[in-house]
Amino acid sequence: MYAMVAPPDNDVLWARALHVTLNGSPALTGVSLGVRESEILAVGGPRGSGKTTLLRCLSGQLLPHKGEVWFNSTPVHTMSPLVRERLRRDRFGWIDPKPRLVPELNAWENAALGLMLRGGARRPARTAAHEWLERLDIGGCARKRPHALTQAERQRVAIARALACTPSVLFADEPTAPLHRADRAHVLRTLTTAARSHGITVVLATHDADVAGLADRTVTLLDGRRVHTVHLPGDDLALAGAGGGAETAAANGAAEATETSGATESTGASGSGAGPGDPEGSGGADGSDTEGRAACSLSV
Ligand SMILES: Nc1ncnc2c1ncn2[C@@H]1O[C@H](COP(=O)(O)OP(=O)(O)OP(=O)(O)O)[C@@H](O)[C@H]1O
Repeated sequence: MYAMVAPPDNDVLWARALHVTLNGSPALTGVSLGVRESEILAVGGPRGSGKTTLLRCLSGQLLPHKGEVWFNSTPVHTMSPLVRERLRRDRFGWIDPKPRLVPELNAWENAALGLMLRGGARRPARTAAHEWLERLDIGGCARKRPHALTQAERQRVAIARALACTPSVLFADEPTAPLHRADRAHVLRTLTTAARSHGITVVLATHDADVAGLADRTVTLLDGRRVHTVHLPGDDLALAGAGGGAETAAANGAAEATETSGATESTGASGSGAGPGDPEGSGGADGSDTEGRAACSLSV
């Protein structure tokens, strides 16, 4: 057992040694991670590797069985359910792989829902909803109900709803899954451009290398652990092998020095996970990062 140590100041989200078991099977086994303010972080990995579970833990939807999650230096894992709900409502946004809209409400009402749930007035919420629908190229659908929209249009409404709230952190779980390939790039560019211009931090689960290419950084999961990645042009994210050695890039600075814009990231608990005050060393928890620099030097 270790004492709680507050995370580094420049991390808006910080998780240490997350362990989650679902129906008796391990879904996350010692994942540590830091997400910086206004960063777009892609979480890659094959199906079933733990991406959704990690996003659910980071967003306070799911409490880890072991480990810590901090938002802006406040522990989320020890919050009461009510406080966590408020945090999710007021500061976080969420986009599912499949759009979940209220069937009785039209597109703009759905897009305005988050703002109104936060207590916003109807008129400004409607204006913001219309603006976001326009930006996502579905302004003409504003008065249609979900049943009259295509799946791609519904997903754009769900994205508009998430962005309209300008959350501190937007969690997007395979947000372009229901879209055609050509549509994906456009929607993602809109999403990432909007996030950058509004200073929204984005944590984006994906197994699509094109999607990851729009991010500032990618971390990759395999079987509930973080692994080294190599990014080859035209390839999906290639796994360069699970980390298994001792942590060497323990300090934040050391880990950050290995990263380049848009490149895949070194692994393990590094990121911001093993600050100087971390008695366990997040890498120790998941037995990871040994070759941050090597991993990055393999990136192109
Ligand atoms: N509700 C659940 N009950 C039992 N096991 C679950 C549940 N949800 C996820 N799992 C298991 O936990 C592991 C991680 O799943 P998770 O959905 O987080 O992975 P993922 O990387 O998001 O996959 P995908 O790309 O398919 O969404 C998998 O082995 C999965 O089968």
